[in-house]
Amino acid sequence: MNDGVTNCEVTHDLARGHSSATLLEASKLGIALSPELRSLWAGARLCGPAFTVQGAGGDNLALHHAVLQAPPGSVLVADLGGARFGHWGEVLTVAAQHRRLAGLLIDGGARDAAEIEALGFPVFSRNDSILGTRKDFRGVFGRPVTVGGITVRTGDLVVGDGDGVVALPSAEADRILDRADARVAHERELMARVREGRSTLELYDLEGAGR
Ligand SMILES: O=C([O-])CC(=O)C(=O)O
Ligand SMILES: [Mg+2]
Repeated sequence: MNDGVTNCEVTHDLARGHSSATLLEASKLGIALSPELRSLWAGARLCGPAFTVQGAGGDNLALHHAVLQAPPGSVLVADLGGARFGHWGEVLTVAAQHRRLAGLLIDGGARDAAEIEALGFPVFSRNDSILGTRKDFRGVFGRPVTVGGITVRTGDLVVGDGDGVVALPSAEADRILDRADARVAHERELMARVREGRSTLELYDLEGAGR
């Protein structure tokens, strides 16, 4: 029985639990997707290696195929041209969970937000829409796609949370994660000083900054 398989079973966070904002700052790269790509439901965390999908706006046959093509643990990263249609819903979510996929990032619309939240499956989309789709274009998989203005390749590490979404190039991921570890440790120190009454201007050496 695979019933009840959800993302909650994922115990190993490939991004070491770091937030999208920490990873962006640590990277010093242009890896932030457009802020218009948001979680379909509050509190979702998306984390995993990308499996890229080129679809066509208003047509979701590519996503039905992608669920079967993507390796377990991967995040579907789909370019649907930003189209405002319900390209993804509850049924595809159940199919993706059965295949143990980690989530969906779609430059386009999705629907069934309440049902997908109840299933605990992270979906980050440009918009939502109840409009149904054609089923004509079978899609192209594993080629670079553009989502939220950023090029994402299969294997890039995608992380999404309440602040936004970043895509770490696979060759840079370890370096960024190490820098994120150091950044979090440094900020813990800073916040301890702030709680003692020190100012952020002093701690960031900003007292002489600006005009
Ligand atoms: O129309 C579709 O193929 C998508 C959909 O509604 C679902 O996944 O529930
Ligand atoms: Mg449906």
